[in-house]
Amino acid sequence: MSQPVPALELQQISVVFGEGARRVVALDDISVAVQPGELLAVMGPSGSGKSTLLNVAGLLQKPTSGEVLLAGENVSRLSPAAAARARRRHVGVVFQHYNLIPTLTVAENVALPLELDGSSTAGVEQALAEVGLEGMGGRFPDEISGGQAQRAAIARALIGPRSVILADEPTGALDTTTGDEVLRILRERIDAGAAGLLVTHEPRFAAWSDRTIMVRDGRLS
Ligand SMILES: Nc1ncnc2c1ncn2[C@@H]1O[C@H](COP(=O)(O)OP(=O)(O)OP(=O)(O)O)[C@@H](O)[C@H]1O
Repeated sequence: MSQPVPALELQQISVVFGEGARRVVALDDISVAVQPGELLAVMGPSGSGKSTLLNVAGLLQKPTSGEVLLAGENVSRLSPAAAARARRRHVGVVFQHYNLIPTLTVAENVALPLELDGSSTAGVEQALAEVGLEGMGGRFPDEISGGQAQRAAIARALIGPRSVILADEPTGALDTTTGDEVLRILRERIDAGAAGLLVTHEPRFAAWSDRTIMVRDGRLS
């Protein structure tokens, strides 16, 4: 039987910052694949390379060497504009501090990736309902709680055709109960067919994930 095509595949990724005495090998020959419906937890000490790995997967950082494949397509060598387009089509990113745009309503924030792509925004209400924010689309980010803001960020990350969600400490600014609720929603979206990479310091979130990888000094351990 043929192998399923991973939603996200990193092949032999290395990232080197700086030169000479300032040279830092942030990632050293890391390979990892995430299938649709799979949530992969990325753990490791501070400075081990977790955020760099997420940035490479999200096409926010070009690797020094190695390849990034989205749904089997090599996207490592795209121009910055083409990389931004590929990111908008395939990948959503959720950050610790939500990164909602304060001057836009919740619905406008969620619609933004679609608008940037010139796509219909008809699915926004549905996307908000799926994360338990029905009726809240007209509020501004400073009129909702942290947990609600993170749920809006998840809705924004997965609106449209995108199938890969990258989350960097998404519960870091939330209390335990609200953090669990956000993880539950993330898990639901993964179960619906998305693929996820979750950077976390919280060992208990390994239980929400299908697999955990440990990064140490830029290498998988
Ligand atoms: N833009 C940059 N320029 C130079 N060095 C960098 C840059 N970004 C990251 N680094 C270095 O690369 C290494 C990996 O950093 P990274 O942020 O990926 O670690 P991390 O595991 O996410 O850490 P934390 O858990 O503290 O967020 C660190 O040594 C860091 O100092």
